[in-house]
Amino acid sequence: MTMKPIVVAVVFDNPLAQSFDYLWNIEKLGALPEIGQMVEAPLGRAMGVGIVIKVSDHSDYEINKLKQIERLGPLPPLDTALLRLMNFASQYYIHALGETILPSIPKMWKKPDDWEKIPKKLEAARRKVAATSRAKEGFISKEQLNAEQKKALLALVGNEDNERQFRAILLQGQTGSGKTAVFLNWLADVLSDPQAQVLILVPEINLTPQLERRVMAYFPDKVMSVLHSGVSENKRGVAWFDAMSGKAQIILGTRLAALTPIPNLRAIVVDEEHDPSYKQQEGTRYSARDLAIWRAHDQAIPILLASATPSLETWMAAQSGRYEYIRLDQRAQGASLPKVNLINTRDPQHQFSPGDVGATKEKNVISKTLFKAITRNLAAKKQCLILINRRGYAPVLSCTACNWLSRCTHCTAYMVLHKAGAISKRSVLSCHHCGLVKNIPTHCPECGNADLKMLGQGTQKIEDAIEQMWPEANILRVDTDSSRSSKGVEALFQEIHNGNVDIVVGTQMIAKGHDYQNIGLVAVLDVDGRLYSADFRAAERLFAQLVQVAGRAGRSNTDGQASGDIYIETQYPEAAVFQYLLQHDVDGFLTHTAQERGEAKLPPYTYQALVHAEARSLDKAIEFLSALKGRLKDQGLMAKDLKIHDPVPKTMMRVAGSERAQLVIESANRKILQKTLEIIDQQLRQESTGRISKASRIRWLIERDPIAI
Ligand SMILES: Nc1ncnc2c1ncn2[C@@H]1O[C@H](COP(=O)(O)OP(=O)(O)OP(=O)(O)O)[C@@H](O)[C@H]1O
Ligand SMILES: [Zn+2]
Repeated sequence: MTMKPIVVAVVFDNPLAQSFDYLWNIEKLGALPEIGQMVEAPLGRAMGVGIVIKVSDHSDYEINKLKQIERLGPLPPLDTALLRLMNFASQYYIHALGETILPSIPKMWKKPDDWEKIPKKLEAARRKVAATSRAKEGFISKEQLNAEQKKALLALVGNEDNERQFRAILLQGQTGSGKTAVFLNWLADVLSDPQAQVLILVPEINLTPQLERRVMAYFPDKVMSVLHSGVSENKRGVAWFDAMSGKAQIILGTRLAALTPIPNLRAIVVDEEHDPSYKQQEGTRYSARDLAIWRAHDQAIPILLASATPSLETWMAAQSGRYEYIRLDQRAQGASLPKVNLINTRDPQHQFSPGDVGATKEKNVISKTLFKAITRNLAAKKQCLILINRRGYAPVLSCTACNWLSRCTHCTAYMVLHKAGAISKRSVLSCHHCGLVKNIPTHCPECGNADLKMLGQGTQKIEDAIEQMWPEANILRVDTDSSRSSKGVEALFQEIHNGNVDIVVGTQMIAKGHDYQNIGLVAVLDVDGRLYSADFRAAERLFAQLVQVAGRAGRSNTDGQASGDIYIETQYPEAAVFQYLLQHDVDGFLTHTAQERGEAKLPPYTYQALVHAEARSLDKAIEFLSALKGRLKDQGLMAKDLKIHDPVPKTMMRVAGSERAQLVIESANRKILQKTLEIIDQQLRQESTGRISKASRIRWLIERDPIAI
């Protein structure tokens, strides 16, 4: 009797929808195959690292022509719950299974040449970890929680009935209301089971060190895995392995951590759940928050979504009772919310006149009203935070004679002027989209005129102006440029916390999550561009950001003083965003936004997807999408529940030399949308190599639930 062959199906990190069959030789490999096992196998002319997704005794191909699995990876198999999540992500986001799973595994595990060295690496990493200190930073015990927090905790903590059930809970709390203290106490309860593991997601790398320290203060004896792109490859490899092997009880990270294998997962927290950084913008374009919710549902565990400004989707789910709803309406340290001041920049009373105290030669960099407010705040020994969402000195250089503008030759964007010391030792023009850097021309490249003018303002220019206005003040600029050139962004934040800085000028990096204790004034400059943007989510985002940044002011109430101010310079103080902000009325703003979306039939009242097309020329990309739309129409797919818009150029039409268009597909019915996307994917794949069409060389991609249209 001949033995039946063992055939395994393996997926690799490539856009091919199908898997590959291999023979499994038990003698050679020394083990039985398991689903989720990492293997090395011949792929084309080279070797590839893949994951076994199926084990059987037959193949659709000729068995004796199948190649053999070469080697086993030094990892236990990925657990079945994780594989279910990967399968879901791959289907929902229309991305091949292999290119969904493999990028989520740290590189350290995907280099077969190094597989033998792995045990040594793990050992070395263990020796290092022991040395970290564990301060009691920000520990608030159950007993120290205020009444409102205690009530929230009580509502969160599971009972015998719902402990092993899916629960989605929105914790909506004012900035500084002590949400973190509530959810860490909740997790302490979950983690009293020494087997249990919990996952905490944060939107930004910058916020992890602070939360990391706070988590450590709560759980000094537990192993924590920190996973984000700022952690070195080897460290991340070890942390990921600790999560997978159940050793780490706390897994803390940014969106990529949502795909970590966590066999004993018992609870998930998504902090600042509204944050757009949870959406992955390349590869499998998943939303880490949405995947986390799916995962909680699949594993029958609770998930807590925390925010001061919940996303409309989450807020509506809580309003309708689909999610549990817990609120914190007071600030934890007794302070009230900062006062909102709108400065109408069209009103001359706010502007400097020549000869005014504080007037600089650069007119109107900031208004006179703001100048006075900052002066008062400095005199009161409080710190100021100035938010301007643009790094560099000036967003564009122009010629006063012929109107030449510093356009990037590869992108639909202007090259930004950076003064010396920002991204280079010299002053340069730089494109923030493709990275092109050029010398600053001394004469206009078009007409030769020597009188070139800088238009607009960025962080560097504000920093300059502030230095002139308050020569005695310590000023710190925080943006991606300054965080790269100094000791890293953590050191910059530490300077602020230590009180060594009087005025901070920064981009949105400074706006979020940080628990500063001595900010008396927050100023927001140049927001108007974001009020009337083509993106229907722009107002929602701006509102969330303003609430967040306002929330950095007046957090502690040690001196019994009023709790800080936020000043916003705008030409449109009457805009809804500002009017609701004036009242700190998050629910009012969301109600208003929900109504607008409902009327316009936009998400969350409908579901959207995009087909992206990228080509050498825009015409070709549009043509490709038009043909696709035509075909769908001919096939009778444009049912009454499905809307396929006409293809349009993207807002950023040209990036790094390619031109880009998109097709928006919409339906109020998720299933119909999903079905349609699957059909599109199948059809496009038939005529493509990977995701590049054979005939026209168009690169295409399907994106589900886009967050920018
Ligand atoms: N019960 C409490 N008593 C005293 N201080 C508290 C209490 N709870 C929280 N705090 C402190 O109040 C500050 C704000 O708390 P926390 O950071 O948890 O708020 P948050 O709601 O997460 O804030 P944000 O959304 O603004 O980031 C922290 O410094 C925290 O240590
Ligand atoms: Zn460019």
